[in-house]
Amino acid sequence: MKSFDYDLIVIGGGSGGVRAARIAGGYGKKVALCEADQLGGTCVIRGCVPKKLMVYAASYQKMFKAAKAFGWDINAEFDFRTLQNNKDREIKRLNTIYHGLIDNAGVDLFPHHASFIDQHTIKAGDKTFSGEHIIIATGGTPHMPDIPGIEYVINSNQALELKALPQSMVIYGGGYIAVEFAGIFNALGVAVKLVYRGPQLLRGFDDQVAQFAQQSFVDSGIQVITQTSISAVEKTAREYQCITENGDTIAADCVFFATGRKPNSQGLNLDKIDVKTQSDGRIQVDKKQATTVGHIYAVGDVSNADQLTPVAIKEGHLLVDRLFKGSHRLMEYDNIPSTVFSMPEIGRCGLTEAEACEHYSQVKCYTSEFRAMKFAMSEVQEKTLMKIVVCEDSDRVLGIHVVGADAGEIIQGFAVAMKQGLTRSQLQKTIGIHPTSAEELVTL
Ligand SMILES: Cc1cc2nc3c(=O)[nH]c(=O)nc-3n(C[C@H](O)[C@H](O)[C@H](O)COP(=O)(O)OP(=O)(O)OC[C@H]3O[C@@H](n4cnc5c(N)ncnc54)[C@H](O)[C@@H]3O)c2cc1C
Ligand SMILES: NC(=O)c1ccc[n+]([C@@H]2O[C@H](COP(=O)([O-])OP(=O)(O)OC[C@H]3O[C@@H](n4cnc5c(N)ncnc54)[C@H](O)[C@@H]3O)[C@@H](O)[C@H]2O)c1
Repeated sequence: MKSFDYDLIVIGGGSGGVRAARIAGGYGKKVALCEADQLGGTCVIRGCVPKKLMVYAASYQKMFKAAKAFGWDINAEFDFRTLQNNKDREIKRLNTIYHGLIDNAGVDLFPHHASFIDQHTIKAGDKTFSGEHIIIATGGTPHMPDIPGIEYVINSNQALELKALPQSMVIYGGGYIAVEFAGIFNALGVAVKLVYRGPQLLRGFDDQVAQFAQQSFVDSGIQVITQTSISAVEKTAREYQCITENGDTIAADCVFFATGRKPNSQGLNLDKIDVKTQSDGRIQVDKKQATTVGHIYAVGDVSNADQLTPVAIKEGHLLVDRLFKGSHRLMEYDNIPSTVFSMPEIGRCGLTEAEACEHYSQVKCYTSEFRAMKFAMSEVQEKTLMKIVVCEDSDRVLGIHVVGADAGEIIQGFAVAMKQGLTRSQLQKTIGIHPTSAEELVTL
């Protein structure tokens, strides 16, 4: 039998790659992990974690505003540098923890860009080594449209590393990153213009939810400009000017494009080893995460439509369990919950109303709009929306959607129930916790 230097080589030390490498190492396997940048990947270094720290920073603005009605007289000053310094320190701390996890699992770390020499051999820096199994977990990077002046535009990586807050910012895009950062910068005092090419932000979300959220963003002070495409960016002595398709200009001190992400499938020599990619660059995998070459696998954003950290982690973990522990469990993609950490947050699990109507004949929706008690006495006008999508025939809850404070925390618990086949009558049998916002979901 052919022998290899490693039982498993993992390319990419982000959410999926680190989980796969350290679990395989923990099973006593000989594992190599190649990481071109910093261990932790997008989520820890330039994604979920620094973003959420900024969301927390920004959320104080609303709380200070609401505090007045509760008797607090606060003269709050915000120092962006303190936030950025503390955030960077926290990311460094997490990066060190990731190194510890890898060391403790006995994984050999190669801190270099890796590429395939052949179907079993990897080159990382000046080292070449072979593996019986290889996992590609190289994630993705921001996609920037090829338009004149794109060199003046920042992406999410740079938005997280700003040294000072601009006075005004154009954010282009209508997805997760665009609305999250619009909320952050707006609350921190930047005049935000959120520009989107389509008619309605948050395409793919429930229509009612997306409309409600968009109105909330407008109410919070964000200028939302829809049906507008930016075709060029120009620099003047004082600012940047976004030129729209109609020839109008939208000016700001900073222009930030959040126009999606592209998979890191380039530069790996995949075409030379017969690993196939789709037209959008994503690596083609089957339900066992296998690529078109049986012993080479791909997990996470490089192969996935659901670009979420817990999805990458679960895919990596289940794959290693199948490879080295005799497990047969496959990744399940139904009822994956997610939350947009905009202001207010948007939590979702399951189907939108439109998706439900496509698949079921008897769909009924139960909704409630109210002002959370937290803000009731204050000048904060933010409203909450709760929506349940139900199949009338079976009584099954097909979707739950929440727009409002703590939507992510609320949806996580309901996602457990939805995974178990939650019905509306089970919701109705459940006693609420009063006074909370979440109790609305069991009284609708
Ligand atoms: C701004 C932002 C906010 C986000 N917020 C959330 C959130 O709140 N919740 C959530 O669930 N998801 C969020 N995401 C998405 C989440 O970060 C990704 O889904 C997740 O990180 C994907 O993990 P991964 O392992 O596939 O790839 P990554 O975490 O991207 O890791 C890939 C790693 O591979 C390395 N690499 C690439 N090519 C090579 C090579 N050839 N050789 C060696 N190393 C290589 C890269 O340097 C990187 O470290 C966010 C993303 C962004 C950009
Ligand atoms: N809270 C979270 O869980 C979270 C947060 C951030 C990102 N993410 C993940 O990362 C992924 C990437 O985030 P994103 O916001 O960059 O992508 P996205 O797909 O959510 O949104 C991209 C936006 O850019 C627009 N767009 C794409 N190409 C364009 C072009 N050429 N010109 C103009 N507009 C264009 C799209 O219409 C869309 O509105 C998300 O889909 C999500 O899976 C998750």
